[in-house]
Amino acid sequence: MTMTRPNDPFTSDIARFHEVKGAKDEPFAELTRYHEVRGVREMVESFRVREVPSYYVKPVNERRFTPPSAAVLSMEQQIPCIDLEALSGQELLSAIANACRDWGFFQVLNHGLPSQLVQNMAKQSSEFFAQPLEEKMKCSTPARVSGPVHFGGGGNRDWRDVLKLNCAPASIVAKEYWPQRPAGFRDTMEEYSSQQQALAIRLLKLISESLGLESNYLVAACGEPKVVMAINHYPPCPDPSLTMGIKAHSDPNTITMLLQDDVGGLQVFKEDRWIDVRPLPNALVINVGDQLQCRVEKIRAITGGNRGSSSSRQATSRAELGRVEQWSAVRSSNSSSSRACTRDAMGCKCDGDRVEILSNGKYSSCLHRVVNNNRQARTSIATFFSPAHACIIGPAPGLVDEVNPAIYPNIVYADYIKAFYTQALGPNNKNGGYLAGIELHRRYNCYTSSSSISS
Ligand SMILES: O=C(O)CCC(=O)C(=O)O
Ligand SMILES: [Fe+2]
Repeated sequence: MTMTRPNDPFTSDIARFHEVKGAKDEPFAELTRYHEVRGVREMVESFRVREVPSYYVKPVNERRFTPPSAAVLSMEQQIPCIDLEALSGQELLSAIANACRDWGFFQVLNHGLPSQLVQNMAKQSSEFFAQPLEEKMKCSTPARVSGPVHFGGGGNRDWRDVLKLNCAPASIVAKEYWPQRPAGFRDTMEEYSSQQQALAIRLLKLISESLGLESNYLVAACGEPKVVMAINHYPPCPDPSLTMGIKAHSDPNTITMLLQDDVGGLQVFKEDRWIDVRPLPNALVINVGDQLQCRVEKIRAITGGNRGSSSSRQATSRAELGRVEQWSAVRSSNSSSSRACTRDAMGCKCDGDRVEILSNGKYSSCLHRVVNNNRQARTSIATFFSPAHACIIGPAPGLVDEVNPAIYPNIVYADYIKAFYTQALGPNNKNGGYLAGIELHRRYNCYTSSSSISS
């Protein structure tokens, strides 16, 4: 097991905790608790951290500059930017269709959110994280991560703090725990969240139409949606080459809307390149969520199964074959080393196979990550719009015919999310780890990726 280095700021804390609890075999257990409860910013400030504690050092293949996960950084390419006022009718639908199909990511301008509201939201969000720990911890609820409000360090030992708030449906919202400071923040968040929900619905209608579906199709398919807001805060990091703000992932939900400040750090993966999503004034970043990425068809095509037979679906790459072989290894082995290997291959390196199931493979979600910097803190506000957990998600019947058979099975969204998060805990997770993913495979014959976000 990895040990803390002697100069880790946590070493004395750890020694003390061990004396008290005799937990000598779990050097990271208390660090995990510290990270979850207090977060990165508190650690950096109270221990005057000048180098990255080993707890936050990413495995080499997940670091920013390590191929293949680093691949080539592209300075020239940019995700599409769509002006919702300048375009209309078929022109707007085509722009949305191209962006969702080719990128899974785009920025929108003239999205209709009042600029004063957006500015207040951005300003008060960074002010929230600059407050003393006691103030931030008022937003902790007993159930922490699964609760309606959560403040703490981000998952996966990422160099990130987060304030997560359930925003809908009303039954999972606890406004009494929403921050009261800075002054006015609670009201701002309430207004911002309802404006974001309206925008999500507007975008889902446009996306439905761009698929040739009835305007309300995707909204109705999500049932009573679950909406979660995650305010991410990335403190400056002494050595960003060793850490990640958020490790590579794709979002598991339907659609995500992100407000980022002008610092930068978000990158999307396309054709073997990590591309910076450059902050644009007054823009929101939109990304298509996984909505499920069941690869049953490709697995069957590769392994000789016969359901679905379009030649394009059978044209699988060597890389995909490798992943399926690794997946088979997961199913046939309980050793943690083979699980770790599989997680890396499926969770961090694969591109081009993240497909939203409702669109029956027409639109793709996209791997993205956030890199840290050593100059200034970055704050971003993500709104995740998800189907109701009880929803059964499957390819839209309007997109399925003899030429385009359904390429994904129907699945209960709650099952997907459960597997998604238990997988995200990693190979050392004692509460199930990849077993949940295997269970999903057994029940639905599909697999999922791992990730790090709250939704
Ligand atoms: O902070 C960002 O730019 C992205 C955050 C993100 O990907 C997430 O919360 O899922
Ligand atoms: Fe994300």
